[in-house]
Amino acid sequence: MCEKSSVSPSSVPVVAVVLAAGFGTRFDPDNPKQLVSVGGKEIVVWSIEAFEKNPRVTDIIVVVNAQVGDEVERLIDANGFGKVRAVIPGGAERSDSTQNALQMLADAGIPGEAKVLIHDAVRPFVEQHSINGCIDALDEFEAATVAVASTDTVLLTEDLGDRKVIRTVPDRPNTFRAQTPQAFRFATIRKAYAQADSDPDFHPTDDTRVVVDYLPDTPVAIVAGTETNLKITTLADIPVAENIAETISGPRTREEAKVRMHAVFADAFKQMRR
Ligand SMILES: Nc1ccn([C@@H]2O[C@H](COP(=O)(O)OP(=O)(O)OP(=O)(O)O)[C@@H](O)[C@H]2O)c(=O)n1
Ligand SMILES: C[C@](O)(CO)[C@H](O)COP(=O)(O)O
Repeated sequence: MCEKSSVSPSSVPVVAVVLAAGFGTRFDPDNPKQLVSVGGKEIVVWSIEAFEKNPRVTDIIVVVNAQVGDEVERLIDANGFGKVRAVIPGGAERSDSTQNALQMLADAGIPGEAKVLIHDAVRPFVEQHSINGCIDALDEFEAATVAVASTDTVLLTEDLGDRKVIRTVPDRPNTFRAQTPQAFRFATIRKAYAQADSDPDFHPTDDTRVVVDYLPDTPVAIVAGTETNLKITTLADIPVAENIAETISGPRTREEAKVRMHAVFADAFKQMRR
């Protein structure tokens, strides 16, 4: 764990928080997607590995739930991920898991200028240029997020009775889909969450919204993401992920990939028949 230190910019801690405490309700609650293998490697291993192999990342915190915690710890040991300083329990919502990690970092005394990168464990194919883009962006901004420009026109809606109706249509060049990592100076994200805690009805689906809503004068920079930085959300994402993994790792036997995919789907159908 990072020691309390007087840091110069070059030695400021760069801490990756890998969020793996979700319950996969849109996937298969009985087959945690964090532990599913694509390209022969568990999804959570892909994600932790991306930060382990980045020389600028100094520490990693992994956030888990009771269902996956033991296996994640085994995988961390088996893969020799030496930068992982702690595996801690998450919370009911994604933002609770983030806050558990932030509290742990505060208890460990990391400096306010530390760079914290918060990443979905189920985005296994995050690229090094996105991680480095976040680290660099924090030299100029207090917050930044990986995102991809929308190729569709985005519609912002509101409720009219039981229907959604369009409220505004933003100009296409100003529309992006958020990805992760989402990066912050430690003091900034802590301050934003401290202010957000006053609203029990605030349920953000990412971390940048906490800064946007509660620190409106703090710009959040966009860092280039990629279409392959896929968030694995439903079973339908597995074949796509297998193809991406094959592109990255090189062709595995098509038969192997087919067998693996059938196993995932067979397990899911078995659960559905219960
Ligand atoms: N309480 C939570 C909820 C989500 N996450 C993590 O946040 C990332 C994005 O969440 P999502 O894809 O929604 O995962 P789940 O919450 O598991 O999925 P679902 O919403 O379908 O239950 C995942 O890596 C997930 O493990 C987390 O650490 N703690
Ligand atoms: C953080 C995120 O990946 C940005 O797109 C997304 O909001 C996570 O949403 P989820 O419902 O927790 O998967």
